[in-house]
Amino acid sequence: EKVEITKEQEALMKLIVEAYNKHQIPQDVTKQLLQDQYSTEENFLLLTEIATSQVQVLVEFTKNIPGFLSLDHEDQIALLKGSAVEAMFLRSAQVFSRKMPKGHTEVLEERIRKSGISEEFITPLFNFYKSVGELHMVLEEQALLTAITILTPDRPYVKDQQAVERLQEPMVNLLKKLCVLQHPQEPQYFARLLGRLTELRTLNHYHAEMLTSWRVNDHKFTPLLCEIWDVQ
Ligand SMILES: CC(C)c1onc(-c2c(Cl)cccc2Cl)c1COc1ccc(-c2ccc3[nH]c(C(=O)O)cc3c2)cc1
Repeated sequence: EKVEITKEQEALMKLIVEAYNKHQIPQDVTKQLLQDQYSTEENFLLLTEIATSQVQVLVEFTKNIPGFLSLDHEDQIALLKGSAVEAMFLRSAQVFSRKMPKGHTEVLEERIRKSGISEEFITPLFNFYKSVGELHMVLEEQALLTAITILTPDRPYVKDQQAVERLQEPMVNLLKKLCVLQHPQEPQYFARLLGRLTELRTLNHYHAEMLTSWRVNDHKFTPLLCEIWDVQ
């Protein structure tokens, strides 16, 4: 039967995309990617600055997700802490697939490869970027997938999981419809998108190891990253 986006789904879509577009990392931060120092130290410091800016952007985006601010406050924090790394993997992956400003993609790759991350994490990291790139997600799909990732009910320490499910479910239903409408020739496209969310979970594990290896080499993070990642 014909797939139809309802008026209220249209309104939800508009809110999520507006929030996603409104909250971008400031140009003066990402432009630093093009500066010429490429030492491991310089790369780590720059990525730390971008990640810190990305967390701030993420918090603002999350606050604009309909219903999020009416969740239990401790659950709001638990959702943000539990999804920050995955949301940043998604966002940085979109840089690689959406061909950001001229040259940013290449230098971002270069800086990530040479920032003190051990080889064993570089491979799964760039495999993920490649698999996201191959999906050629449209902006609406990227925004919805990020909101769905944030609204994952079974994050650690979430008390009222049902309340989170009630917010996530309409987003998942909307994304499913969008996929059918945007990729009619590919019925399994929606399943492939959700498959990325599973891959994201495994990257959480790798990231925890990355943080430990950076710390043993005495790499400093910003207070915001320490708080959201429970380090130092
Ligand atoms: C603290 C730092 C070193 C860090 O630790 N883990 C990661 C880390 C790593 Cl490598 C990989 C994945 C996730 C994390 Cl969370 C990082 C660096 O994290 C980010 C790197 C880049 C971006 C990002 C997001 C949007 C962007 N737009 C543009 C643009 O040019 O417009 C550039 C850009 C960069 C976000 C997080």
